[in-house]
Amino acid sequence: MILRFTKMHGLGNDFVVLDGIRQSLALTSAQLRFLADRRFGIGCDQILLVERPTRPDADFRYRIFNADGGEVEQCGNGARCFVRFVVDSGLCTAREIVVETQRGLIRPRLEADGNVTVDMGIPRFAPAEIPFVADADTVLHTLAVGEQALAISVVSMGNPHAVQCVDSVDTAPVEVLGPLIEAHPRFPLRVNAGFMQCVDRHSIRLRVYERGAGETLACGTGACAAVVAGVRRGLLDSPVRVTTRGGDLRIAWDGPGHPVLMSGPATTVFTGEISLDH
Ligand SMILES: N[C@H](CCC[C@H](N)C(=O)O)C(=O)O
Repeated sequence: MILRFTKMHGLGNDFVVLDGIRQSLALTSAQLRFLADRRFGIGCDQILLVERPTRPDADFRYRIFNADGGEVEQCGNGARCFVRFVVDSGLCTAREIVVETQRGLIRPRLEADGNVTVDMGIPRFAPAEIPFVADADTVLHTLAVGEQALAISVVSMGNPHAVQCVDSVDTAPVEVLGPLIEAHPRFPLRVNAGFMQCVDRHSIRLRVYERGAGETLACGTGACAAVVAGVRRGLLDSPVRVTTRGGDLRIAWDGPGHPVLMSGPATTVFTGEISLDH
């Protein structure tokens, strides 16, 4: 089977984008891992699948698979690439679309300057909605990791995030703590681990060790979760510039019950074909 794909990225968080409308796709987890493999396949952090919607109030269905082959609920940088892909590939002419994800609808809009703004939906905090093992929703939770007691905030942007404040993202032990937090038993579906350095009330630096992908150059839902956590902790005021290793995102949030708005770039790198007959 020959598979057509488009390689894209959002601030260096890179994707293999597959048109599941004009080619019928039923990829196994092993095939997904092959596509994501940076030596034996194409290489990416996530695979994004464009499909027809299953609900009448959506224009498209958006499925996301981590490099480890697992399907997940949401991907912010991918959402920006999604709308650029469907517009550039002629799948739609509208520049603002409604997209069905595993956890509700998101609304990406392709701006005139080429940036993309996405209504990422309303963040959730109840432990059962993360999911996270805890008695109640509190702004901070204590997470025992090895000999350390980490102060974390938990946020769901559809996908789970554990965010902690650090003095410097440059010296934060992301490589050591990231995998331990990702696989912590209090997160039944694992978790994305965010390390946030507050620069001032309107800007942070952020690194994210992503569930199922490892540290990425940027994480869109991680940026949303970090800003929401910082606002809840009284450390940040919306809007916030989030500086990742891949570049800057603008995140705005008006508080509980309101959606998170994310703005940033979406880049197409190349298109190609690959054989799955191995
Ligand atoms: N690793 C994430 C999915 C991709 C999120 C990230 N790439 C983004 O831009 O939001 C998870 O397992 O929930």
